[in-house]
Amino acid sequence: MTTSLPSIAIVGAGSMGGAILQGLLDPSVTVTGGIRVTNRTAAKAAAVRSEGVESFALENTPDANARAVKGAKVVMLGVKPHMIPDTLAELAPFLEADAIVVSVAAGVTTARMEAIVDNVVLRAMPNTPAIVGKAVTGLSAGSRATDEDLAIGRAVFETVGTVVETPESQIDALSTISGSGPAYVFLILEEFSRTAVDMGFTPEQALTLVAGTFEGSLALLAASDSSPEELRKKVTSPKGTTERAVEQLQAADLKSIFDKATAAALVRAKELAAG
Ligand SMILES: NC(=O)C1=CN([C@@H]2O[C@H](COP(=O)(O)OP(=O)(O)OC[C@H]3O[C@@H](n4cnc5c(N)ncnc54)[C@H](OP(=O)(O)O)[C@@H]3O)[C@@H](O)[C@H]2O)C=CC1
Ligand SMILES: O=C(O)[C@@H]1CCC=N1
Repeated sequence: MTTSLPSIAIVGAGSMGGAILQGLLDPSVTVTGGIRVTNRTAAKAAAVRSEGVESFALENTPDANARAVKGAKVVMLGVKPHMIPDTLAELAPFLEADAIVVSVAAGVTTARMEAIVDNVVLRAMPNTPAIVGKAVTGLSAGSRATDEDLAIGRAVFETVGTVVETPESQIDALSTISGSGPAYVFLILEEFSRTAVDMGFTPEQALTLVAGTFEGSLALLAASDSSPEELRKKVTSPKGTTERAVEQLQAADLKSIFDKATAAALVRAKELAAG
């Protein structure tokens, strides 16, 4: 499948903005009018410069952000949440009237951004598997966005994976699941691997066992019509070994641990929204 996108500027092409940039550079994607990206430091700008990407650093091009957004139909904000209001205010005089502003920042609401610019604003919450084209991205429309604007936003994020459209009232919640989620997964991999090492496996063997088990289980889930619960039960032979292990895991009340973790992330999103 090929994707055609209009000109794009990424203001703040760090971990997340840089991952989306990788998606835009896929041979199946054509960006008419070019891609311009900015960062603060020259080192970061150099790291994301490639054929078809004009990459500016504020360090040596003070008007980099203004130059990047001129002529851009999509302006993605990839800076830290606390920087969004000032960055947007700085960009406001240079944005094209029909530019769609898409923020990936945690917490910062479209209402807050719409108070700074007259443009259409969208909010997106991708995750780092974008780097390998396997992101899950939440996407929400601001009050001025049409279905066509949302479709453009969707097309941008589909270059790096799957898009889930959601009302903005749900996007902070989505962030606590899939935005932060890769960190939870890696933490589980870390701790489970430490257990394998304590049982005598080398760190390399431990990671092969643990990561391979995750990968295989997810592939099995994708290939089957069964739910995670049904697949778990197929591993858990009555009176067998797994049953004993799962009893221990259930005693730790994993659900309540995930409830607490996501609730804490949600509180932080509200703090970021308040500025
Ligand atoms: N990391 C993640 O998993 C996710 C992050 N997000 C959101 O993405 C945003 C960025 O996070 P992340 O990518 O992790 O952070 P990074 O620090 O990796 O990226 C931020 C980038 O912004 C650049 N920058 C700083 N100031 C300016 C400026 N004034 N103009 C242009 N560029 C600037 C930085 O450049 P330099 O390094 O040269 O200073 C840096 O490359 C956040 O708002 C976060 O909420 C959303 C989903 C997931
Ligand atoms: O931790 C953060 O604030 C960002 C948003 C979701 C993932 N990383």
